[in-house]
Amino acid sequence: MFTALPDLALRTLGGAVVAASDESFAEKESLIRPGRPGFSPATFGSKGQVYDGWETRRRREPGHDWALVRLGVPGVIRGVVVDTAWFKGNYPPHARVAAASVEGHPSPAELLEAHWTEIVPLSGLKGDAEHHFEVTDDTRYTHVRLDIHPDGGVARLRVHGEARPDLSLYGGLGLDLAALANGGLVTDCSDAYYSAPNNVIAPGLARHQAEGWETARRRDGGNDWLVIRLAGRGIVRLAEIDTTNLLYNAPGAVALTGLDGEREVPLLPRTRLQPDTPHRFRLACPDPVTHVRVDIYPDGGLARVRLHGHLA
Ligand SMILES: NC(=O)NC(NC(N)=O)C(=O)[O-]
Repeated sequence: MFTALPDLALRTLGGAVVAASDESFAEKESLIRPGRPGFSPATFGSKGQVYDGWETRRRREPGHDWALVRLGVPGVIRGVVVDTAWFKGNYPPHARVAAASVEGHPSPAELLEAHWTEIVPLSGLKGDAEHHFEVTDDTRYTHVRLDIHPDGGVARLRVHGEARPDLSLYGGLGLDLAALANGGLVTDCSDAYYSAPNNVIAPGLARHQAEGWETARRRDGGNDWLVIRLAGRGIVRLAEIDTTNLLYNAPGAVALTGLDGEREVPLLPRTRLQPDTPHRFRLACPDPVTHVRVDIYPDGGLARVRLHGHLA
């Protein structure tokens, strides 16, 4: 399921809708906003009904509308979701998605001139529906382009994939080996009942509980855990374990174990946690690892996990 992979276009990961052919009815920035699109019926502003999405005017000349999106982190795209939630009499009947790889800091005009590869062919859309398109292309892309034919409204564009940032910039420097922005990824977890485990390696602070990882209450005597594949094989020197916003459901304790092939390397023994607290622990283990398992006891969740260190 490609939707379990992070949305590389998400605003909170640094994505941006850099240009659009038109946004007369509703702003292009909504395309990459986190969270489910909302709707309040019969809410009319001076431009018409208010929609939580990108909505262009009714075209009176040939052509079609488009929006250009810069991914928050470059990466390999595994699937795209075009969500027309709440757009019923005004959804575009067809859409197409293309992607480009443009290094540096291109302007919208330079992006329009870039070489675009079609990753989702022109496809029929329905109103008020999520359309899932799997992508089989191993190219690392930096931008996507959504074409809608001929016009209308799209609530959200999700671009799920594997982050492939340029880590050569960090040569000789320390970095957060867990960070999604550096290429870290949660590859497995015991439970994600309330919110997704990849949230713990997202940029910035969690504004509320749902922006972290939260599990259901455990009743079997076991404990919850997740595994982070690091940005690369590296030595972790400082762990930040943040329980912010988890007031009555913070785990009682945490332990960290490094994984390197078959080898398990203890990084942090079972250590008490406080609710709603950003904890920092220096780690003494000098061994490089590729993955880190985070065990929480017994359940609850975490707002953020940072694993600062060096690539080996
Ligand atoms: N934002 C709008 O008002 N859009 C449309 N109209 C309604 N009522 O939703 C339309 O496409 O004309």
